[in-house]
Amino acid sequence: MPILSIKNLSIHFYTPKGVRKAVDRVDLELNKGEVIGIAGESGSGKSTLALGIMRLITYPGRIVSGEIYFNGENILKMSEDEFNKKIRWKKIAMIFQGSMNGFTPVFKIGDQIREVMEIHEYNGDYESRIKELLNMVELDESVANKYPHELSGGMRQRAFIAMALALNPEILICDEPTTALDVITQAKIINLLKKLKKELNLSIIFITHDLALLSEISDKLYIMYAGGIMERGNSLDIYKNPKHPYTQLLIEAIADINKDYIKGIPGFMPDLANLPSGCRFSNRCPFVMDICKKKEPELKRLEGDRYVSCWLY
Ligand SMILES: Nc1ncnc2c1ncn2[C@@H]1O[C@H](COP(=O)(O)OP(=O)(O)OP(=O)(O)O)[C@@H](O)[C@H]1O
Repeated sequence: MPILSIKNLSIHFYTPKGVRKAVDRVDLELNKGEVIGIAGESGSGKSTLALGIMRLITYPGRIVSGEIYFNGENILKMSEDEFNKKIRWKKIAMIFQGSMNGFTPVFKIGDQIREVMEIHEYNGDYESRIKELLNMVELDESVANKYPHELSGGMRQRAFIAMALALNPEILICDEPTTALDVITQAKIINLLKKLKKELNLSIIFITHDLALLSEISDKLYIMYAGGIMERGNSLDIYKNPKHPYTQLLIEAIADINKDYIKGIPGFMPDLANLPSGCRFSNRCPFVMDICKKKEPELKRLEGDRYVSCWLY
């Protein structure tokens, strides 16, 4: 049984300009000790999906349908109180975009980690746990007595990872955890997450628009576009042999960065409040056919664990 299983999840934002389908009928499975990468352009719904799993969608957004099972139990059926006591931070923790800047500047790192432990009723010795956490993320124990501004960006991100792990969660959701960091520091954070995955048998959902980065860490890949999953499967298989035209273009874009120029994907993502009636990628797809504009393709299984939503297959 997967540790996390999402079925037919839809999250909509009710805006004056219409209902934006930020997450549209998404299925996902995460197994124990596995890293899933979710990739897609900005605005494709990745963060909304992550916030949905943490039950942190706020007005004007709403989870309109679907189920999210943690170890077989539907967490969307729990009361807010029960979810907070049993799941949030204890079983599923999240590092947000820019979270390394999320420390309060006037409190020491150790005190901020302690506060999270207090709020979530950590059962054990706080001081030794904080030391253990700092060691785990390869920071010196003295960091507990430092203020956030005394640390580099990479160190702050490590400290935030330590805080996310304070209650020993089974799932860590990382939303663009390395975006603001230089490439070398990015690589070090990725190595740290790999180490933690192994040591703690942690399951990780790693969200980024950077496919090159994901190739370093993810076992499985989900390609998201305009709220929907276009392709999913084993990471290496997808890199070697992308099936969906959108995945192919995303992968070509990485190759082009190495050639010193960036080839974007021509065109724009459709308005999420006004998705096309057929395939959501049809207005940008180089292989578009008549049917693509009329009927939405299902996410179909091709072979093994490879699924593609495209009329070419
Ligand atoms: N608070 C909000 N109010 C209205 N619409 C929203 C809100 N938050 C998200 N959306 C809609 O959901 C879409 C998906 O946003 P989301 O942040 O999940 O994308 P993303 O793939 O994580 O992008 P990025 O990589 O830039 O963070 C947005 O394009 C927007 O249409």
